[in-house]
Amino acid sequence: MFRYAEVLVDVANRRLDQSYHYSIPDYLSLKIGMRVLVPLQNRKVQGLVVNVTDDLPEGMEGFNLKPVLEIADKDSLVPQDLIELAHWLAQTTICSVAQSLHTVWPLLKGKIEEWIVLLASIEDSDVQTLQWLDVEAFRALTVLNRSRKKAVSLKIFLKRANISAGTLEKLIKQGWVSKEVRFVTTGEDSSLKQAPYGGQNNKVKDYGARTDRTYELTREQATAVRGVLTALEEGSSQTVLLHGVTGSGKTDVYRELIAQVLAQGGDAILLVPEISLTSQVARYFERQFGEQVIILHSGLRQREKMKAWADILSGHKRIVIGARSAVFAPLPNLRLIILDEEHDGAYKQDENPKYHARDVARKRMDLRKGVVLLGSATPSLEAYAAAQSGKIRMLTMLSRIGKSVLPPVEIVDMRDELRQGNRSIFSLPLQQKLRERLTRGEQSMLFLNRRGYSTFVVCRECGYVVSCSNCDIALTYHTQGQAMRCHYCDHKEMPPHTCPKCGSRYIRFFGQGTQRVEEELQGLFPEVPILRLDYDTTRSSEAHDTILDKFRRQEASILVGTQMMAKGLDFPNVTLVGVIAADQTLNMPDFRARERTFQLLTQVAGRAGRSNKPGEVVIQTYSPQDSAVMRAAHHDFQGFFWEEIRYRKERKYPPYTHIIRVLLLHEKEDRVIKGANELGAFLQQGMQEPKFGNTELDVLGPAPAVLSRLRNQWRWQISVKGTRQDILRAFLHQGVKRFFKSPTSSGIILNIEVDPLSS
Ligand SMILES: Nc1ncnc2c1ncn2[C@@H]1O[C@H](COP(=O)(O)OP(=O)(O)OP(=O)(O)O)[C@@H](O)[C@H]1O
Ligand SMILES: [Zn+2]
Ligand SMILES: [Zn+2]
Repeated sequence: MFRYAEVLVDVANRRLDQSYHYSIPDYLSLKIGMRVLVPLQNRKVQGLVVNVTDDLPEGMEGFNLKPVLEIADKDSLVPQDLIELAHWLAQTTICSVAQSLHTVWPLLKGKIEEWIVLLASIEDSDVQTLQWLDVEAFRALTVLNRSRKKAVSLKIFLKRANISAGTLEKLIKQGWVSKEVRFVTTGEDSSLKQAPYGGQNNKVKDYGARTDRTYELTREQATAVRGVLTALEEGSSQTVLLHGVTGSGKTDVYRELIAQVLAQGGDAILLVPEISLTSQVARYFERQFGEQVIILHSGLRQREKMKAWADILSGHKRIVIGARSAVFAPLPNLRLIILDEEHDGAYKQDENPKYHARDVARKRMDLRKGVVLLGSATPSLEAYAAAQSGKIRMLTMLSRIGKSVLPPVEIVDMRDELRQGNRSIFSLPLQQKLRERLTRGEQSMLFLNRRGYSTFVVCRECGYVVSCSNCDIALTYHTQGQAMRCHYCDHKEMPPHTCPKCGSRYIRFFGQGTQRVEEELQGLFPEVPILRLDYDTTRSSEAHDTILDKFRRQEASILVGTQMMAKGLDFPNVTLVGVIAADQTLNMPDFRARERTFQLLTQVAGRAGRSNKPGEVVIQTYSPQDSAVMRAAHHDFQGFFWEEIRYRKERKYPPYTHIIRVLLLHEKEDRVIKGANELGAFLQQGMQEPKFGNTELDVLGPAPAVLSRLRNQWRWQISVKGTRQDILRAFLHQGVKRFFKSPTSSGIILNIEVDPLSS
């Protein structure tokens, strides 16, 4: 029996978010991962046991510790490796351990309550005994007897039975009832709201899927499978990158691998970037693995989650398919975590803890000596660079399945269209190709990026985009103040009246919506059925699948959508893909804009011509010469990679540096600006210190954030760049600490993000 417990208390107050030591009374058999009730500053709070020891840490010997009061679980709730993971997560994402724990183990939300349980069976008790009770006590017992599990919380019991504390004591003493501590999960209320997608359950549904698989793996696929199996057999934790072009059959590589892992007694997680994709993928896997498959994502109700956790822990479910948060699934024999479309930004969580599923997967497999498989047709620069430098293994699949080939891509220069008098959203070549599809009875997809909520300034005649002279990032136009701003360094300029390059007066503030595209398209083809897939049309649960199923059944000829439709979809009758404006992604105020553009264009183009009918792609743009656009049009990932990696090196952007971004929020603009300036000054001063003086650090900003005002709060940001993450973190910690001691900081919310994916 251990003598001391380290307990992470679960309180909202961040200052108390830490672990405390308590003594363990003899009568409690405590284990790591159990929930307990402990005293803290004259309160009883709940917490999780994160460690048990015989000795106290140095400096604490001889302390007179308070004892743990109660245990809420019969056994460890949270496995030890997941507790370790939570600590790691808190440290690397700079957030509280409590917050991390809730992420790793989302069932902790709840409270410990005292409950009253009926011990005797009222039915069996003879009348004599019952008569002996007074009216008050008798009523109380009937209330308990009627409750379904013959138990209610103390609070409710006292209210419903309307009895005095004295009577309750009497009932306990006479052995009718007992008091016990229970953990009650909260969140049931929120379950009444509709979860975004398929939240009503996580069973795999059949939407009339395509015919069953009757094929063998191709040679490329088989080689890839063997490569990953070798990594698994080596028994050391490893990351493997599977670079396979769109339509090369990566899904079947995953399927085969999972079959092998299961056969060896292991469990697997398959992550897809968005919740909306889970049911499609799960459907495919359930055909082979049946009941062993379970879908997990944050949209599930608390009750569904609890059931899922129980099924996973008991070994009934061995394949977890889900979005980002499924990376924490507590599979007992986890051997393999697959991230499909690993380059996708959705793997990074926007809220605290701001983790990237790729990093979590790697850490989990480090702890378990398993394999992380990253799959993509357009790997992230980070992953591909790691593969190039030999840090991780890489497997490639260069050809599409069967006779299908990567579709030819035509780049249409929208400046020419203007010159020819075409002011429509659709270029003449695109209109022509759409018409061809309609006569042939084939389908088309039109893609528009909505991610770029910012407005950039472009010359419609020569395509010139105004960008920051310091940062080489497109300037963003703000209606407020009518100026253009850089979101990295806060360089400010008024938008030009004429193009600085060609003198044209066709200067335009860019930004279009899917709805407008749909309307104009309908005007062009009045009789043609069109579907739209974007945030607005998929807000209701299931709408996403419904739209895609309609399209699959060919009830519409054209699908207009945002990046939602860029990933993973496999429609054999789609032979034309049109990109309305590549510029939207290209000119996002973000150093990753080119990478995003390349990925998106390649992925979108990859939706065309996936079966025996050849496909075609049209990319409309004002920057036809841009290398990201041209490389995507030529399906040239390698060329793009080497060019981009050189650029990142020159400009000192990731993966050559790390960036930590601090977002400052306040309701009043002047307060947030003042705060940002002061934090900026503290950071600048910090750079003078000997300990940081000769390390390569850059403080960028303060500058207004891309979304300079959100939910009634003004947002400013400061970014710090540096080559070593540990130094960067220490540097920032010191600055933030000083900042919080200053009165300027009062009321300001800091939002810190390590290696943000977007600005
Ligand atoms: N060995 C095979 N023989 C015949 N068809 C196959 C084979 N493997 C996969 N397919 C089929 O090829 C199509 C493309 O496969 P899949 O969707 O897995 O590609 P992918 O590499 O994931 O593409 P993307 O990156 O675009 O999502 C699917 O319809 C799949 O059923
Ligand atoms: Zn111009
Ligand atoms: Zn700048």
